[in-house]
Amino acid sequence: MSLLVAKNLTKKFKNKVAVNHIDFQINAGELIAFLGPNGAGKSTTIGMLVGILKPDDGKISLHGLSPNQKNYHHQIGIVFQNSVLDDNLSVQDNLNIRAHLYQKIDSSFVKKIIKLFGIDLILNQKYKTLSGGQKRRVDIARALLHQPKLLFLDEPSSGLDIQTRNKIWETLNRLRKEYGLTILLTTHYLEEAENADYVYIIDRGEIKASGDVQKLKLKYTTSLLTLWSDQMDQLKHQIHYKYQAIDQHQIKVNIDDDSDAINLIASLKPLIKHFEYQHGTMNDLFVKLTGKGIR
Ligand SMILES: Nc1ncnc2c1ncn2[C@@H]1O[C@H](COP(=O)(O)OP(=O)(O)OP(=O)(O)O)[C@@H](O)[C@H]1O
Repeated sequence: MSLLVAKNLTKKFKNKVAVNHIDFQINAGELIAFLGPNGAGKSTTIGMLVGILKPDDGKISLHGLSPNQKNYHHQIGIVFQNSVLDDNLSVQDNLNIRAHLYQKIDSSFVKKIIKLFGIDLILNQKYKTLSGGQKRRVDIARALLHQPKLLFLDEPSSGLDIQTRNKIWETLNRLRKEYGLTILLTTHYLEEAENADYVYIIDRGEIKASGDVQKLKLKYTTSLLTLWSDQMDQLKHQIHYKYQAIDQHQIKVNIDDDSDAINLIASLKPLIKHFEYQHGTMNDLFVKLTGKGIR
């Protein structure tokens, strides 16, 4: 079921078209990723979705509500790239100020969020004294206090180490499971987009492709089957795919489909000593669609 629908969304800054007539939808409970390089238009899109930027054209609807309606804002939580919390206040005070903006706050849910994000031990610490990972956990917890349906995360992982990233995702995935939280994230991190249910690949303000990550990879990338053999001449003779001979014992074969790989290995079994199979990566996909790597 679609939670948010955006149609023909467009934003210009003077003559620069930052977001160019894009359409997308976010289904309830899904993790959606907007993947794109610097300047692709990801933050501008989020800005319009959270109501801080006015689109030049297009329409946004969250269950029939638009971003200029108060009820829209009760249903969303936002974590911006740069924190908006008060450096000189404690974590607790920052959370209280936010909570007071809402008429109804479920205090048992707030307690749960504080516990889940592991910030119960730093509640009295000033925000500015926290580490990068602690700050990010507090930012996300603050955005969730009113139990929104949809959480926007604009580059939530930039600058965080892998352990902190994993810990944050563990908690977010738990909330998705227990409360059906829907998440839209923008990211440069290919691994992060890889975990999404649905990905929009954005470049120069346009959606270059969208879909299920695995299906996109299958459609736009080729996998690589590396074979090692002592009978290379015979082996080459039997391969009808594009290949590259690495040395006299090793060959790399381009394969479109897993079942082709299985059939090829089965038919060449007596000639193969060893093999390795690698699927196309998100980076291959990105290069294919935009002509450049993501990083
Ligand atoms: N306030 C603004 N005034 C003028 N141009 C802007 C403004 N905000 C964004 N832009 C331009 O719009 C384009 C899209 O920028 P945006 O910040 O949305 O990209 P992004 O995909 O979020 O990039 P990043 O990953 O670096 O955050 C860029 O060319 C940027 O320079």
